[in-house]
Amino acid sequence: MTDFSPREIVSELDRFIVGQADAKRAVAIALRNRWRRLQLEGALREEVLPKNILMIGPTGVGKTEIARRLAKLAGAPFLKVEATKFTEVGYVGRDVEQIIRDLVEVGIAQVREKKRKDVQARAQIAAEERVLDALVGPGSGPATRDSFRKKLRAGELNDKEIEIETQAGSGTPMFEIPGMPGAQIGAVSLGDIFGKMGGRTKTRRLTVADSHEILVNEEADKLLDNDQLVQEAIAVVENNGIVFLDEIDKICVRDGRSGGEVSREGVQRDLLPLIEGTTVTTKHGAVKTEHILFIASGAFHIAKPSDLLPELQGRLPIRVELNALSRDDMRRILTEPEASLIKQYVALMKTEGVTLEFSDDAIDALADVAVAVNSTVENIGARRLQTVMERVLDEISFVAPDRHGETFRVDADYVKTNVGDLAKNTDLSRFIL
Ligand SMILES: Nc1ncnc2c1ncn2[C@@H]1O[C@H](COP(=O)(O)OP(=O)(O)OP(=O)(O)O)[C@@H](O)[C@H]1O
Repeated sequence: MTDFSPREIVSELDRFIVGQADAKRAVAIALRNRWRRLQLEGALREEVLPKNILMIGPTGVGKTEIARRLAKLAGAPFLKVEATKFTEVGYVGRDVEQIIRDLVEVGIAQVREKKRKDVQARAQIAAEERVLDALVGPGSGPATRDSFRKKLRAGELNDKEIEIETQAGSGTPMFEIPGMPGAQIGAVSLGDIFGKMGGRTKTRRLTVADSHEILVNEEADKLLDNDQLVQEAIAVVENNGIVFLDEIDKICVRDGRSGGEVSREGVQRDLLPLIEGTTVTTKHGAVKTEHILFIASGAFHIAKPSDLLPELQGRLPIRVELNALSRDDMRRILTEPEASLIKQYVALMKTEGVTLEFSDDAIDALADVAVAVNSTVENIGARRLQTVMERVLDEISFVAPDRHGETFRVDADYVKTNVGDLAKNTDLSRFIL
């Protein structure tokens, strides 16, 4: 949990996302409210529920990105789900609870990752011993081991192949009994029992270098208390978890529903308890959902937020609108964010020893093409920049390995030559851009 103030949270988000000030502000307050709640004592703490957020805006303008970055900033378990997934044929009522089960898995992976770091030093030593066992045998004398250890640490044995026994992984089959979500619990705990009775291992041939991470992780896991880790993860999910529910507008009730599809209103009704607060059974234990933050999102081109079930509307009290992206936004998105597309391409080409430069008018031209294609073909927001960039840099990308040491300067003419005509031809750009 971060103790950043809303202002600091917004400025962190500014590093990655252009514009959308209202949405950033809303999520920043929501995050700070969680911190505030955790400062409270006793009963009052339980009473304070999160103010869930409804983000309204066209596709590709940063809705998911804001939520994802927020979660990262907060170190919170994060899950994105499309609400429409639950209208598919074959969907069984309580399947929405799978959202929470998946979120718990994310939480566990996150806590495990963090805890592995705490025991890293001890795990490194244990892993080293296992590599030495594989190299010179478990019974080898200390002098031999020491001399190999020196070489190992110096990286001289990196390419040497060794055979190691590793855990076969969590390949326990999961059975979901239709109509009885949670029924997979039985099958899984059997797997856990077998796991504890020695576990399945498999022998693998790997280079010393490739084995390193696997062995360190395995040794770290041995040092961790799994039950405690799971309890901690569940607490983190309950207090910090963030669920991003995309396409919520598509489960608004409209006429002319096709056969076989699960009623949209039904899905809203199923989602309601999760958002209002319920207890979901997972194979790791019960998880309370009332303090999980839900960020719902949709374009609401046809349906309106008022078409949602009133109870659901009430549970999404904070409404923020995200704006469609202007040409200037596109320009800024190309250059300003910390890992902007331009920075990514420049870095990628550098790995080939090629210097890639963009003139200012090239950035203008790229933004122009993106806006033009978005308006003629389909508005996919900032995602359009990716297809345009890929097309413009296609040739350079292809020849880069043969052009070590050279500099490529992309200017407006280069952009126009590579995508100009394409962008004017709606039929063609529908397929290519
Ligand atoms: N305002 C922005 N600033 C920087 N990058 C952006 C912005 N808007 C979109 N992007 C980039 O465009 C891509 C798509 O954005 P995002 O996933 O946030 O779309 P979205 O608004 O959630 O749309 P959808 O509802 O279709 O998922 C991401 O790679 C994101 O980084």
